[in-house]
Amino acid sequence: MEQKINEFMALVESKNPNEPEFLQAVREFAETVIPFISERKKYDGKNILLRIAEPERSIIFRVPWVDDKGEIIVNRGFRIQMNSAIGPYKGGIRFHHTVNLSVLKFLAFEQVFKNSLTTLPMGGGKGGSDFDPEGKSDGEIMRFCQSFMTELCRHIGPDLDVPAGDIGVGAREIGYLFGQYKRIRNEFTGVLTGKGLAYGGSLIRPEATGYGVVYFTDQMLRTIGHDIKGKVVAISGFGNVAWGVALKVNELGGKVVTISGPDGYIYDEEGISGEKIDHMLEMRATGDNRAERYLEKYPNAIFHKGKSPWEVKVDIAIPCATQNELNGDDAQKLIDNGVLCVTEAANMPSTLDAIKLFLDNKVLFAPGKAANAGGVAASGLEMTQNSIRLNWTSEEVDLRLKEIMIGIHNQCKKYGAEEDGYVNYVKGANIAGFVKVADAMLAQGVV
Ligand SMILES: NC(=O)C1=CN([C@@H]2O[C@H](COP(=O)(O)OP(=O)(O)OC[C@H]3O[C@@H](n4cnc5c(N)ncnc54)[C@H](OP(=O)(O)O)[C@@H]3O)[C@@H](O)[C@H]2O)C=CC1
Ligand SMILES: N=C(CCC(=O)O)C(=O)O
Repeated sequence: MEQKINEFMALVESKNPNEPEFLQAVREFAETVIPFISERKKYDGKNILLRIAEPERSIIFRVPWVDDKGEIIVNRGFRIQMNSAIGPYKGGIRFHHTVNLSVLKFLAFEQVFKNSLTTLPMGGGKGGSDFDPEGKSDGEIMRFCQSFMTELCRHIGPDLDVPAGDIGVGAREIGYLFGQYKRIRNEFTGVLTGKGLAYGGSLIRPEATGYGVVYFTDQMLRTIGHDIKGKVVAISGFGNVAWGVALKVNELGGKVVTISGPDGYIYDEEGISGEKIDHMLEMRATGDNRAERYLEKYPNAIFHKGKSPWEVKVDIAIPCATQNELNGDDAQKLIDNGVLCVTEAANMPSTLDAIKLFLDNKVLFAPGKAANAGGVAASGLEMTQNSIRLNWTSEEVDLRLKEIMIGIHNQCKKYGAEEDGYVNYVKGANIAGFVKVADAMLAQGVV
């Protein structure tokens, strides 16, 4: 079996050189799904995984715009339309200087199976740009979004490809993107999700990713007789996802004690509420993303310069920032400190070494494609509301979101339960996400 996996990865690597993030995501998936495929005639010998690992379409385009000084800037835009077997492409847009083809292909690949797990009719895609919103004025953000959408609008639509937010793309950016789309295409549709409530957005969508992460974490803890109440939680970043996680952890009686930025992490023994993260988001909006500034308003906290929050003794660790932010050394520190549960809120925040350590030590470990699916699930619910031209209450959306997360958890248990009772959620999520996509691809022929 290892030979089969290595042969497959050698072929994918030969077709996608110098794309480490994409190859990492494919390897993590192949190591669990190739054994599953090999045992089932229905899937074996059909090159389904080879087809899935090849985007249906990769669109790369120029994004020229003018900054406040009148200088012409050129960025690169992307939209990876990975797989539409079970629905229109669906996935976020990321604006960050670290964005490149490899990063967006890994995100689009993960999105295929994440969206499948939600059971909603959504294929997988992802897009973005190497544009860095940090420190840009509102006018510069708007002009960039308008130029980006001037090209992207040729390739998306409510029944074709429905983008949303991700790193660097929040409500403001979605508004500017939507306005330009509507102006050029002269149609008002649910072509984007994460829209404002005034023009077709859904209640709970801003909080949904973080809420869903905590719902999934609570479900995992219940399998070992625990719950969130009284637990101490370390999180990273302080963006939209971290904010939603902090809100729900505090609501369910847990205590968040860390956030982090590019300069280091904050430890706050008194606990970090959603409101405290709100304050940090306001500061970040001014272009200052230093976590240390937390001390200006909350001086009893401690700032650890250049360190990561994974050195803190906690019950639960929830990486909320970005890919590969939690490595093998971080994982070992968490394990040595007795961590009960690690839930990926970010996309692929753990390295393969870290994942192996968590699984080998029987730590409850939830991969992002399962645990952070609440964001895209709420996007799917926004699309439903747009289709029926009705708005649900926040209670109705939250209830549907929680039901979806419990359903994902149950699917992971079905395919990931091991003889000793431990649940390998990586295996469970990958196989559960694969089955629906593979069945649809088989039915639709070699396309
Ligand atoms: N938004 C959504 O609906 C969903 C998002 N996700 C994932 O969650 C994670 C966070 O997204 P979101 O909260 O929306 O994004 P935000 O832009 O709101 O916040 C991102 C946070 O991560 C930090 N960060 C980003 N890139 C890096 C980096 N390269 N190194 C260190 N820190 C970094 C940011 O700090 P800085 O100021 O330095 O950039 C910020 O604190 C991402 O992995 C995203 O893909 C998953 C599911 C849904
Ligand atoms: N950025 C997102 C949300 C995508 C969406 O809501 O379409 C993700 O699932 O990674």
